[in-house]
Amino acid sequence: MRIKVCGMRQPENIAAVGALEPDFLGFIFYPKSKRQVPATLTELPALPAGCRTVGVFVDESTANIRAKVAQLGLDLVQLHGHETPAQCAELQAAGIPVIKAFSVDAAFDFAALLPYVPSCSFFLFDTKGEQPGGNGTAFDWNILRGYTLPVPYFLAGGLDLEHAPALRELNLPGLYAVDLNSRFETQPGLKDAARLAPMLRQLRT
Ligand SMILES: O=C(O)c1ccccc1NCC(=O)[C@H](O)[C@H](O)COP(=O)(O)O
Repeated sequence: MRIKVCGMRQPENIAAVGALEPDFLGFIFYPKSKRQVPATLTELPALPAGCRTVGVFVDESTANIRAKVAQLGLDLVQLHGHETPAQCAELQAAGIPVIKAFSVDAAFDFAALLPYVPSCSFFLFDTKGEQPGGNGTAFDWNILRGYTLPVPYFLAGGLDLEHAPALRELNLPGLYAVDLNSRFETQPGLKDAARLAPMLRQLRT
């Protein structure tokens, strides 16, 4: 199973988690997040070849997103706010693959995603909560059993070591990767490589 570790912000920690060879590492550029990348991080440490970098933005302008992608050499962007299909299309047209995130609850209507289908490489389904992301709680994955859209997605929201056996057994249509964040931290934005290692091992065997 492919794995994204999100909310990286400190160079030694980025290198330590990178050494575990996740498929994606996420960097949050949202001023209200405790995981916001500091302005002092002007370049990323070397990462394993297969590890793609994702910039996470919330209601940011296309110009600012493009500037950050160019500055840090990010591979994809994850849009975690109220971004429109037109903004996703603008970024994709600029050669930046888009992951559009959606907050999910029992009433979520997947038909609302149809306008995003042509302009997104991936979706990300996260738990609806007080914050746009990083709420640390899981949603009922069964809601994804009826997913029929052609866009592959990341599953996010409070994923923890205890979920590993169930995630391994998941056979959901469109599931592309899982996203790990606050449940693997010693403090916001500082990942615990010693807890991530067994999670990655369990998800990959
Ligand atoms: O994590 C944040 O602080 C955050 C804040 C604002 C927008 C997005 C954010 N995180 C993006 C992610 O992809 C998280 O990994 C995802 O929300 C799941 O987080 P968690 O519930 O803590 O596992």
